[in-house]
Amino acid sequence: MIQLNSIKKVFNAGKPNEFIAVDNVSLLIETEKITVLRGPSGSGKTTLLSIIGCMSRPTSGRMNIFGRELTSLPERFLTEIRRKTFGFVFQQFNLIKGITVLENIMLPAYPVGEKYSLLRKRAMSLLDIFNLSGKVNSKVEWLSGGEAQRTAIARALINDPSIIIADEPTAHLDTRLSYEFMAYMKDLKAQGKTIIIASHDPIVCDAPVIDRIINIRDGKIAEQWL
Ligand SMILES: Nc1ncnc2c1ncn2[C@@H]1O[C@H](COP(=O)(O)OP(=O)(O)OP(=O)(O)O)[C@@H](O)[C@H]1O
Repeated sequence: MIQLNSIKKVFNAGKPNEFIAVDNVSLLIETEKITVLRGPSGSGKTTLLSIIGCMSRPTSGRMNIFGRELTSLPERFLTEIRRKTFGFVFQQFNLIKGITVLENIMLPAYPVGEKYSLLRKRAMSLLDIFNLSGKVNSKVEWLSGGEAQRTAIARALINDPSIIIADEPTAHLDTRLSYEFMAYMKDLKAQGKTIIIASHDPIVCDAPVIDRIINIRDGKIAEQWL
């Protein structure tokens, strides 16, 4: 269970351009389900995702993941938790140009300090699952949209995270690839992953595999349903 209690994120606090991006959000997100944060541009989805994924700290409020209170932990613990617990898929996929598909996939695992041969083996099996074996040594700039998408998902899985966070993952995908993305999410849910997606794409929001949609507006939860 991911539990958010009165989470608030204020940018430029105390300045004339002070802005409340997340306003007093309290939420329970169930594990092994797919939850979608839906809201218009600027509603605070990315900010909330980055707090849940321990990439940024809330200005106030508390967050508890798998029974562990995280908001008060020092940065070095948060970094560790972020690496082991979360896999991230970004809107632009954020693949690193100039290095290969294999190197991109292994990248998030380097700080964990695992033996290179074991890591490479795991990366190769992910490449196999995502039908990218033929692209191991290709530079990512030469990948098609679908290959880049699958590389981004494989990279998110390299540390075997229990929670996958995807921020507008279909924003740059055509209809076919967007449905394909949701099919991958369905498989990952079946494997017991918890998936949180920020999106306003109907292909994501109307997918039968979605367990819950949380509507966000002006940094607040507008309504939610199962
Ligand atoms: N570092 C920052 N400093 C100041 N304001 C910020 C900062 N980051 C985000 N914001 C503001 O907070 C609001 C919420 O941004 P956020 O990126 O969370 O929205 P979003 O719902 O994800 O939007 P989109 O769908 O366009 O990605 C926006 O108005 C944004 O300009």
